[in-house]
Amino acid sequence: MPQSPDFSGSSSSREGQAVPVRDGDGFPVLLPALDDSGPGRAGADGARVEVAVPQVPEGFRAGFACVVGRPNAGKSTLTNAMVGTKVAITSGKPQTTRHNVRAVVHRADAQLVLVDTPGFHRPRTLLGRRLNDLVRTTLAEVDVVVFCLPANERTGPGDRLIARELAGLRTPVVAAVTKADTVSRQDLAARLLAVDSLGDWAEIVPVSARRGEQVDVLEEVLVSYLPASPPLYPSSEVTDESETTMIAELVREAALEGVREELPHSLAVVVDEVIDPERARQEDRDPGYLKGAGRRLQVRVSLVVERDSQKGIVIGRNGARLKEVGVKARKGIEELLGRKVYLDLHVRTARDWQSDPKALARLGF
Ligand SMILES: Nc1nc2c(ncn2[C@@H]2O[C@H](COP(=O)(O)OP(=O)(O)OP(=O)(O)O)[C@@H](O)[C@H]2O)c(=O)[nH]1
Repeated sequence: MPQSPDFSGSSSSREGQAVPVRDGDGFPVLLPALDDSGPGRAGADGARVEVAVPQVPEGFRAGFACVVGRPNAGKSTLTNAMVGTKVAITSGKPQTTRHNVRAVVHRADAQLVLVDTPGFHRPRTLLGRRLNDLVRTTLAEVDVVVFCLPANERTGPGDRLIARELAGLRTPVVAAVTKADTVSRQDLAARLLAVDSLGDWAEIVPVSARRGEQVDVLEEVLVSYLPASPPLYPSSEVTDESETTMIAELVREAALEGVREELPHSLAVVVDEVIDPERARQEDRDPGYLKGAGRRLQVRVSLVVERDSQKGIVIGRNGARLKEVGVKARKGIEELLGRKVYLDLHVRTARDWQSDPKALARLGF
């Protein structure tokens, strides 16, 4: 990989690469939390919606990566730069069975799922030790780890603590020397050597997320450590955040009409994805999966209630209420976006989501 022929000096061997936790079929255990194929699933027209299996290009890779590094190391900026406009997840963050998914990088040949982890800390309490155990578990389960070290700062105790932890992993670790734009070439070379001596990295890639330099190279390196696998998430697009919020509000309003008393605060609405089939076709991507949507914008929305009994209220007899909600909300959304929309509503239960911090985070609260 020609990311930094002058300086990298590290091996790109994949030996010792950890085998991530997979299910019986060898795929990462994955639970798209906002998918429900139960009785609450209906298209806006009340019809059951079939999911078409997308064609997977040969050689496609998909898997998980985790970005670590001490505070201020440039993790968020780097994540955002990699994801760029390719981010597919806004409010309705899906979840693997174990980890919070922060973002998904969609490429024609791969899908890189970036998962969140709390940072390592010097453990002072039992909680601190348990948190560190949690981080270790996450790092052992992903396919590749990205360790961010800023180019403009010396290696500090925080970096050494993380490096020691990473040394015990079988997962390949790619060291990203971040903020490369802040130093001269000479200083960058010195910093790369220092980082090289800090541990046994699979590769070292200098990168400037701010200038977008070498971000594609880093991405390429990370993808090379992912296993052959079909995509883990449908490719999709995001509308602008405020539009997504307005779509959710329109659906929520329609869903609460007439049943406000019964469902005062127990209804959360999440826009899972918005797919423009025309644009997807132009960009040679999977043009969505909703049969019957034609050229319409596909908007997939989850209505989340706290108890199964509330599901019935939202769906109504034979899905009649949900159909009304769909028709009404769709009209509003079409007005808002100025185009025809295929609205796909799902109703699901997230027990006591109001008092579960994780559920709240997933629902964007
Ligand atoms: N010049 C320059 N600055 C950068 C670059 N990447 C990040 N920064 C800056 O470095 C600071 C920290 O970046 P973050 O991405 O927030 O770092 P982080 O590791 O996510 O920080 P925590 O959330 O504290 O863990 C911010 O002020 C960024 O603007 C870069 O490539 N070049």
